[in-house]
Amino acid sequence: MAASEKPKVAVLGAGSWGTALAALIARHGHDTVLWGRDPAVVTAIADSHQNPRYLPGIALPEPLRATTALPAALDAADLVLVVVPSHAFAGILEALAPLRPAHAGVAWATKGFEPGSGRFLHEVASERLGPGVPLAVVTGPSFAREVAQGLPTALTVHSDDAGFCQQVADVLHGPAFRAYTGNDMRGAELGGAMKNVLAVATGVADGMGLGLNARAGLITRGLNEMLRLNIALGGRPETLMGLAGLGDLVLTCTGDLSRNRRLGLALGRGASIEQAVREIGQVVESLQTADEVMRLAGVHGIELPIAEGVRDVLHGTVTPAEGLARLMARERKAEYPQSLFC
Ligand SMILES: NC(=O)C1=CN([C@@H]2O[C@H](COP(=O)(O)OP(=O)(O)OC[C@H]3O[C@@H](n4cnc5c(N)ncnc54)[C@H](OP(=O)(O)O)[C@@H]3O)[C@@H](O)[C@H]2O)C=CC1
Ligand SMILES: O=C(CO)COP(=O)(O)O
Repeated sequence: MAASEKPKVAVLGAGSWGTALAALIARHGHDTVLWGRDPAVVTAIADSHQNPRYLPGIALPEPLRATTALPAALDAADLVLVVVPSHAFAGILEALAPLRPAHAGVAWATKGFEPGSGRFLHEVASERLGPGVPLAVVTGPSFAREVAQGLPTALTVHSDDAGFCQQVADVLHGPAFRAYTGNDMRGAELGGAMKNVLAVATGVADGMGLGLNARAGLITRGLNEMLRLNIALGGRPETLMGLAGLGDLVLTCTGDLSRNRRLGLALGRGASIEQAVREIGQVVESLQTADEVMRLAGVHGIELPIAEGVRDVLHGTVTPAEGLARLMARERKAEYPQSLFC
């Protein structure tokens, strides 16, 4: 690629977020190809510039290409952006590893941990790709539908490789999209994963009609849980006070476009998990992430009462009303028993 040329981008995952990001990048003038596994979705994107399954009614840019062939998607790519759900992340990394052009770095916009192990996705990526491959995580408050509609959005890109971080941010940054940068992959990934669990908690509270005070209390004490786990895992507190933490927490806990919040709303109103998940019809990351957050909390000996309540409600071992009673019965204590910032 000549220095003056725009990087060619391969986006892997043609769900709502992969499609929205591919459309954004194509609108910025990059040669962009979107890989998806469903031929019907790929054909609709290629032929009618729409993704009727995941972003109905939104016109996608005509130059955006789509394919079901992974080798074709990765051919001559300068940058790879993975946007599949966390349960599919390791498999996609495995598949792309032998096909990746040697100079192409790999970023992802997936939010979650590796299901079953609780490993960070950057740990999975570096294991599957081997040493020396530039890696970055893209995260922050961003509903796919709004990005696809061109509404203003701010996100953050974190990487240990400053040059790759800038490259990813350059590709995303544009007239309606601000891309910030940072170098705390742990904090950024933890924030994006854990806010999904906390969004279920506020959804449940709102579904039960507990009021606005309860919602604000849950968001704030949820942020406290994020900060405590983040410190134990080696992330930096300021990362969680920014777009990757507080920003995404507020969006997902209050915005009804959130699938995790909608799951909580349905449970709080008395629906069964099966019914709620079926009606949402898209990925709901908290179903995996709640277990992994509690696994990590156990390993590090940290109490996370809200996340624990969500985990137990999702497993059906407590009802929303019992979960609320458990939280309200907790011992009174100092808001910050010790400073989180030193
Ligand atoms: N939507 C949003 O607003 C945002 C989402 N994210 C994150 O992005 C990630 C992707 O979510 P999102 O796009 O919203 O999810 P969607 O439910 O909209 O789409 C999921 C996509 O992943 C595909 N997929 C599922 N399993 C596999 C697999 N094993 N191999 C390959 N592809 C697979 C699905 O294909 P198929 O249709 O064939 O099942 C579908 O294209 C999640 O981690 C989410 O938290 C982050 C920020 C915003
Ligand atoms: O991550 C998101 C917004 O930043 C999307 O949230 P949901 O997965 O809950 O829809």
